[in-house]
Amino acid sequence: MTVRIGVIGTGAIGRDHARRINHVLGGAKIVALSDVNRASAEAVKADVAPDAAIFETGEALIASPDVDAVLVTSWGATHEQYVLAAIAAGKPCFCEKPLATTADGGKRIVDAEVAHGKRLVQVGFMRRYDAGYVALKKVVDSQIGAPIMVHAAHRNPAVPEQYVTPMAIHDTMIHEIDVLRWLLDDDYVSARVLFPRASARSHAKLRDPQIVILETAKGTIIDVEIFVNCHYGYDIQCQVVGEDGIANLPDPMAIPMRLGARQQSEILTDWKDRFIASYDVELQDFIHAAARGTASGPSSWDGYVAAITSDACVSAQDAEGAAVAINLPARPALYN
Ligand SMILES: NC(=O)c1ccc[n+]([C@@H]2O[C@H](COP(=O)([O-])OP(=O)(O)OC[C@H]3O[C@@H](n4cnc5c(N)ncnc54)[C@H](O)[C@@H]3O)[C@@H](O)[C@H]2O)c1
Ligand SMILES: O[C@H]1[C@H](O)[C@@H](O)[C@H](O)[C@@H](O)[C@H]1O
Repeated sequence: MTVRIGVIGTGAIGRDHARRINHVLGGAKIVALSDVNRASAEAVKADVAPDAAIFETGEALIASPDVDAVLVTSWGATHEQYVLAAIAAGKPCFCEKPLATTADGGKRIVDAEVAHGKRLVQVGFMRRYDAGYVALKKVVDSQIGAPIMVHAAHRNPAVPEQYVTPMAIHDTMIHEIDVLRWLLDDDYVSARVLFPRASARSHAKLRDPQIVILETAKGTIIDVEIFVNCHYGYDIQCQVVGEDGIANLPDPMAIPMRLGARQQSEILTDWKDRFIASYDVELQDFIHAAARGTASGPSSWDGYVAAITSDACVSAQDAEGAAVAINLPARPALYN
């Protein structure tokens, strides 16, 4: 079966996912596109999806009988409405992070999917599919003993002018919020945020960098440095300290060079390149499940927990270092 996929939001990642579905992966085809900026959908049609129909609204695309499954890759604040419409139509839906920009929005999606009675949603937490994180998880699960601490860093070389302090949580650190919970098989109970001296590239609405300290139910303490104007490159670090040893996330492959009287190797600068292989794996997983009329991988529940945790972290940004509690509701059986 070829899964007929419609893409809502054809900007940077929507275009890239459409390309990989039509030109890299198997079992699916892009048949529909929609974007509030129609020119963007037209350009993606011209470049990577010549057979796709263009729809005026995301809702019309979801309702089309020619669309079997949906990719939601529009701006974060618009995800909830489209995911709810896809669930109402009973169609598998891949939603880029964040699933919803508020915990209430995440709950509405979980409630709708539970009422539907079958998983339909996969959230785009692609790091769970990254070979480095998968290998790290194997070691954490079996070799270094129970995790005690995690030291992580998420550094972007620069962010656009409209990027403001809370986005460091719900746009950027949301990846660590999900992947570290998965890596440790644990849940968070509190969050604290510490701000060092603001870097010179901060501005009135962006205080950068920041350190988020999460405590888990099993007592692991995690520190995540988020530095979105670090200037030197796109750099993701993760070190797990266990009872018996320490495990590090491997850096991406780079050729070590001796050049100009220096030892050096390249550091990536664009997030698109850092996890490029994992996007292929996550979407292939989505296609396989969609062909069976369902979804697997990171779930609405994971997206909802990430939204609850981000809300707590954003509150903690204004709490002058005090801990903000993270209280999770009971997990519905659908997600066990
Ligand atoms: N998993 C990842 O690593 C990753 C990476 C980048 C972006 N993202 C997420 O993907 C989403 C899109 O990010 P991007 O970088 O592609 O942004 P973008 O601005 O390049 O593209 C978003 C597109 O959505 C369109 N759009 C906005 N509102 C819409 C609506 N209501 N209906 C239809 N189209 C609409 C815009 O016109 C734009 O073309 C964001 O939620 C972002 O957080 C995830
Ligand atoms: O949308 C992007 C993307 O999710 C990247 O992985 C992250 O590093 C950026 O901070 C964020 O803006």
